[in-house]
Amino acid sequence: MDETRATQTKLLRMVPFTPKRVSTVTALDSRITTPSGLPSAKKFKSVISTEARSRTLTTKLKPPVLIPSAPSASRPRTPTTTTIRPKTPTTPRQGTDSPIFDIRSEMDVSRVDPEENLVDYQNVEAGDISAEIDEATIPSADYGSKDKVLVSIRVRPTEVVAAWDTPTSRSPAGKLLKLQSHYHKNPNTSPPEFTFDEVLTGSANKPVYNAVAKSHVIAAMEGFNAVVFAYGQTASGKTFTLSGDEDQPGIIPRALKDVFAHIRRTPTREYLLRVSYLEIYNETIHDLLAPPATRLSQPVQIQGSGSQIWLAPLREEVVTSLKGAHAVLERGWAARRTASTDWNERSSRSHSVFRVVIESRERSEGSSGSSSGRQTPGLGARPPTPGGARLQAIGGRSVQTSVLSLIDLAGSERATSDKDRTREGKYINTSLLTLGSVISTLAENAAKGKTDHVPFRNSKLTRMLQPSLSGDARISVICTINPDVGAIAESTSTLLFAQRIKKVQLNAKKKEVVDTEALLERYRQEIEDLKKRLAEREAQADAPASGKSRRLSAREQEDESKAMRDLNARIRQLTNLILTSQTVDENRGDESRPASPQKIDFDMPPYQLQQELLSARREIETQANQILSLEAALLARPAIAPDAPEAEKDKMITEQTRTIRELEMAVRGYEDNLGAPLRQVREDVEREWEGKVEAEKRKVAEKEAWAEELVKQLEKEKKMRAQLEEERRVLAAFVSKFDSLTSGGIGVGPIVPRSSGPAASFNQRQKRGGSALGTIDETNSPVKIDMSRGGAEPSLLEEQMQWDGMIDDESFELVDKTPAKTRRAPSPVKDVLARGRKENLPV
Ligand SMILES: Nc1ncnc2c1ncn2[C@@H]1O[C@H](COP(=O)(O)OP(=O)(O)OP(=O)(O)O)[C@@H](O)[C@H]1O
Repeated sequence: MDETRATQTKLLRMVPFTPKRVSTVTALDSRITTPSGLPSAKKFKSVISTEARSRTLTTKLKPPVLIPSAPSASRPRTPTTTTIRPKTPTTPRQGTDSPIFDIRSEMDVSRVDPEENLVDYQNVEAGDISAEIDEATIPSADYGSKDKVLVSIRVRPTEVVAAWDTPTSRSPAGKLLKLQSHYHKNPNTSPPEFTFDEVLTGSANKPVYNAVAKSHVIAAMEGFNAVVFAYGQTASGKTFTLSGDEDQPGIIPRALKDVFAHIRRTPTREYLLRVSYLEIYNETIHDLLAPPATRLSQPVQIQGSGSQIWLAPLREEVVTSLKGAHAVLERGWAARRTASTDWNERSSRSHSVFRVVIESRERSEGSSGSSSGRQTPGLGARPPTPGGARLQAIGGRSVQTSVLSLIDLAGSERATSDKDRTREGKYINTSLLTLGSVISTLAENAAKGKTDHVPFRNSKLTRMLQPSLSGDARISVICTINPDVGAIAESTSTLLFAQRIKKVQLNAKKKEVVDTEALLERYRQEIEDLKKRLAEREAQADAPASGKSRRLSAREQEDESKAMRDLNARIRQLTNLILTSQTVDENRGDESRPASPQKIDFDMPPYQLQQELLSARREIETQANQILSLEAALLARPAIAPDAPEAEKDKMITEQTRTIRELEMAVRGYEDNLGAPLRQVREDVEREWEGKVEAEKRKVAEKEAWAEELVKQLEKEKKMRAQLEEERRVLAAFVSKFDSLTSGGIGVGPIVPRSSGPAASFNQRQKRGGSALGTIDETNSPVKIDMSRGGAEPSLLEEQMQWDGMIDDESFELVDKTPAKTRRAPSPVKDVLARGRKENLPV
């Protein structure tokens, strides 16, 4: 392999995707139909035992479950989530059978900076990791170091008479499996008899895990590649063995538990774990952890050749807790394709591969993993981190990288009436046949020292397994069989496969490499740098006190403390990603991680709030610039000449992929660290102010109503004033008329008002102040005006009319100088007026 390809290999394999918080099963592919949660009326054709049947009825549609914690009286068993496993689509899938893979057009979602996505290591429950590895259950035969495949048979329980003699319940584990003689058709030969490493019966998954997988999991933790796969006829118990159910967790959840338990009991090393989950469906590889849309549109490709193969694009999620690993497992499991077949209500229609990449390294003296004492959370300044989560050797401390692959193969099956199932069955059978012939050739080559061509490339499954089957890994195969009489042919075929694979020669070695691209060392170095910077800042902050430096302004102090908060946050972030026995222990049940996004404290003084906003804005600008420059770099990429050598193309593709990855990291950081928090802050602010605005609106409405009422009252008052003014005017006219009468204008002598008469009283009031009726004070509320008076007493206007009548009345008793003929008839008012004058009544 040339150098470029080697670099490409490294780059493509090393970068994981690390989710921020993986906790729930995401939306499933819309093209996958979800089965009903109720048990189907459809019956199995194969007969299963009462034990298996009851299990089938109670746990049929349940996903694989989290391995139960170590039993404890105080801790109730966590109920299983009821995620429903999707069925295989009934319509034929298009465009995935022979995908055209163009890496240039791909955004490899697996290439995202893990630091951006701390997972919930602190959610590890005590029970999850408290289980120590029980040394007694590790097989004494040291299978891990054997150069042969570990082959075990698991015989599913049955209700009917079994055709095979299996180890009895008194000695459940044995090595021999023999067809009962009366089922053997050829009288000239003795009934077939098979010997394997283990023959297991019953429904308990723990002994199966201990016997077939535990040693391989430990081998993987110690640096060996390890593969455990289940092979067998449909409905024989492969998925039950690998995944298990609520009562009987299978190999995968048990293996994950042992991985974390191993880390906990190995204080001398530090680890970085990444998991991926994929399926091979109809000869197309799908990333079960990718979002549904990309899962279908971007099938995973096998790249490289020989023992140097890698998969891309494939999400590898960094996990720092058992819980996080389980969440990823469940997510992938939910996306798997299953369907109801004639033999199995939830038959796996694909081969599924759950992989854990384990990187580990001796711990150095200083790498205690603890961050600075300051605990103030804050947004960390995150420089782009090219490359992915990968351990790196430093100072002679080499890094072990190993992969644990746990594979649930689809079951070989007979013809079925369903068209889609037939098509799937064809692909399944073809790939299993290829696996069979690959194993046969390998076994033969090993037995006879030959180097015959091995048809690895004939199926995706064998191509993917090529490095492992070529001796690169420790392999454990569990072949599951249905012991029913009706399944003798399939069981025999499975057992023959098992016999062949036993002969395959392995030569797995620990991989200790000095990997300059590894991330762990960058993390460590960055942590050291950050700590140094923090110490410098702290020293500077203390300096003014000693008088060596000028005193910082309030604004500078604010900036300074923010910078220190950021440094601390980054140190903690990086430290938490590296797993050690100490951190796994320390972080148990720790819920102290601040929730993102940051909550703004609105009670802060405005100046401080302004500072927060300014620094957030600065950060946004920095990230926006970063995105822009990466985009520019992407646009400015040189074109690849069509006739350029492959190596050159590969190199450019790798570079472009790296740029895209960095761009994605920046965008993701922008979104995760600024977009979402800022949105949250906006929501908080909006919520906070919504109430206040509502209260203000209510106040305004009340004031408006009050003002309206006031205007109405003023109008009324105005009218009253006009009316009173008119009355005053009339009265004045009357008085002047009266005066003119008394002054002889109508032929009588002058009328001199008495000092106490109405005219005198009017004059007095006039003199006192403007209106004869007194001043109407505008500050007086209109409501205070006594309106009742007007209705009860005659108005001044009415009075005037009376007065007019009276004055015009010729009977008015005056010193009459006019001729008698001009006099009018006597008026009744005369008396009143005379009396008024007499009594000096006010007008
Ligand atoms: N050892 C066992 N004890 C109890 N029940 C079992 C056992 N093996 C299998 N079963 C039950 O039999 C049914 C079929 O098993 P499973 O789905 O694991 O088969 P499979 O080999 O994975 O089938 P396929 O290849 O079609 O996916 C399930 O309901 C399972 O719970």
